[in-house]
Amino acid sequence: MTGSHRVVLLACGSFNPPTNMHLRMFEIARDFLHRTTNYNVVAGLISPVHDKYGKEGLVNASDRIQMLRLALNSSSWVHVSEWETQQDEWTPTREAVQYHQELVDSVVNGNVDPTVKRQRLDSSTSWLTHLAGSTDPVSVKLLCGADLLESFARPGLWKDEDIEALVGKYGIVVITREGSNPYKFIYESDVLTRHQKNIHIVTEWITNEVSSTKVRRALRRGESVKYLVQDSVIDYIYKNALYNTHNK
Ligand SMILES: Nc1ncnc2c1ncn2[C@@H]1O[C@H](COP(=O)(O)OP(=O)(O)OP(=O)(O)O)[C@@H](O)[C@H]1O
Ligand SMILES: O=C(O)c1ccc[n+]([C@@H]2O[C@H](COP(=O)([O-])O)[C@@H](O)[C@H]2O)c1
Repeated sequence: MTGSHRVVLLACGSFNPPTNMHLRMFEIARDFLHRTTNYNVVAGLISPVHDKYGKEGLVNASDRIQMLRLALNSSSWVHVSEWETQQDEWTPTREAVQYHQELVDSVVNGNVDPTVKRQRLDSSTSWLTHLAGSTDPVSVKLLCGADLLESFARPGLWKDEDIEALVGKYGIVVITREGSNPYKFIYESDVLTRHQKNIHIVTEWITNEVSSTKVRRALRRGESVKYLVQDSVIDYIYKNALYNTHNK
């Protein structure tokens, strides 16, 4: 692709458990960006949140990572990033995006300070080696559903300067969700309107309201989640008695 700009899509969330929609988000976003922009999406990354995020019912990061690995077996270009889970504390999303941008920069441009580079290249990061073949810049952009974008307005949840950096410096790709209206949401926010060019709204016409909450509920009740979640993930959940499945 000539004149294209390389992009890595990074999705942050609980993935508790990973659903098929989490995987599909990446496909929809990549298709859309290839059709409507000169972005060449070269990799996708899923960054599960730290255990200390403390959300009710959050299973251990090690289990969420295992489930993501199994789910991503069917993807040739989306990978798990364990970095957030390896920190001592929960990491704000802006810092997670910044870390991955610096990681990519260290490989593409070799211009990051040596300590940072050493820490970063320790983890198994096969997807990075693909990027090293060229010095064309790579931007890391946050990939999320419209509910995450709309959570920017929840009082006290996000720092203003982090929102500014996420939309101003990095950019966001937002997948619409039933009941959300990201266009209206952007219109109502001065900062989002100012950086509108950096916010790509991807309309998912084939609406699919699977969520991890609904999957956990179904599992708890002994109901089938087949075709909502990868079979290998379902097997893992039952084998490890996650989400109260041991009662079944
Ligand atoms: N059905 C969906 N459509 C669009 N985006 C989605 C969908 N499900 C999840 N996402 C997005 O995936 C990312 C990670 O999501 P998260 O782990 O919070 O999943 P979730 O299914 O919303 O979880 P929970 O129900 O536990 O809150 C978020 O950006 C979220 O908006
Ligand atoms: O950076 C922040 O200030 C911030 C505030 C709230 C949530 N987040 C991130 O948003 C994601 C939300 O995931 P979830 O499962 O609660 O929908 C998760 O990755 C959090 O780390 C981030």
